[in-house]
Amino acid sequence: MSEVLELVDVSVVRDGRALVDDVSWSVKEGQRWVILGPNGAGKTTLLNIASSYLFPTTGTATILGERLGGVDVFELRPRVGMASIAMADKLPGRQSVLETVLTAAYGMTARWQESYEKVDEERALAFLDRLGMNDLLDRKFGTLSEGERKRTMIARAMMTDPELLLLDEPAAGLDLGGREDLVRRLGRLARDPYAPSMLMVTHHVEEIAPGFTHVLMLRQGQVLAAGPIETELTSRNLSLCFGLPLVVEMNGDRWTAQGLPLS
Ligand SMILES: Nc1ncnc2c1ncn2[C@@H]1O[C@H](COP(=O)(O)OP(=O)(O)OP(=O)(O)O)[C@@H](O)[C@H]1O
Repeated sequence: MSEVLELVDVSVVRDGRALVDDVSWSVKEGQRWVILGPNGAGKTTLLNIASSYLFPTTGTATILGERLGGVDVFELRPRVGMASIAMADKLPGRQSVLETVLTAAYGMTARWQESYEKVDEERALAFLDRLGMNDLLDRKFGTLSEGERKRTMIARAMMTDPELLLLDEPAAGLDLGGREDLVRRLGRLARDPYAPSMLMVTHHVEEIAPGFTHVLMLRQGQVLAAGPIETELTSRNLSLCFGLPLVVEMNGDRWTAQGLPLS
């Protein structure tokens, strides 16, 4: 199995503070990682490195075999799909859902030509169908609900046929039905052997879809635990990570966590 991401002694320092502190982490092809940690732990900063939008202050980051600093990032970026709120905010709200997904095939955020290749349109339609967006193809992106926006962003991230898919809090802001719908769709993607390797930042273990294989836990920019989900996602690790006593359990093929009552 080859590595899709390899960080060695990576730190990101801003204003004299390490946002990511001496992180070494290796993600192999086919793995699906969940990144957990409290607010400000450095999760998004790590995803920004994995997407080649941020360079480490020290240490080395190798993405899909290419070392950051020694590669043209404009060649690397189409190989990495990223779905995040920051990315969604860059997209024009007046564009249709179909155009929003289609433009990704051309490395654009906005429509710039009148006709697209038929094959690209078919791909966009197929991804939107997989994410349950069939009835909203002509809707303006800016008028979508939070859940619909998230599903459109995932379809968009898939358009370049990425080898690595990054999801930053895909279920944040969704209601219970929306979350469960997304978790089912992510579960289908995670279990698809042809789907790209995946890294997903989340705040809640309930949002981990079946099929995710590994977990990285961060605290204050440092790695607290990293490895197979079944051995590392323990009450002890989660309690250390969030700084209060927590009990994590598996219920069927889903995870739940709760704090112990105050004595
Ligand atoms: N450009 C910057 N300059 C200074 N500090 C920054 C910068 N970007 C992020 N930070 C700080 O770095 C820390 C890590 O931020 P990051 O967004 O990676 O955390 P996170 O784990 O994703 O948090 P959250 O769960 O709240 O989204 C935070 O304390 C944040 O305020």
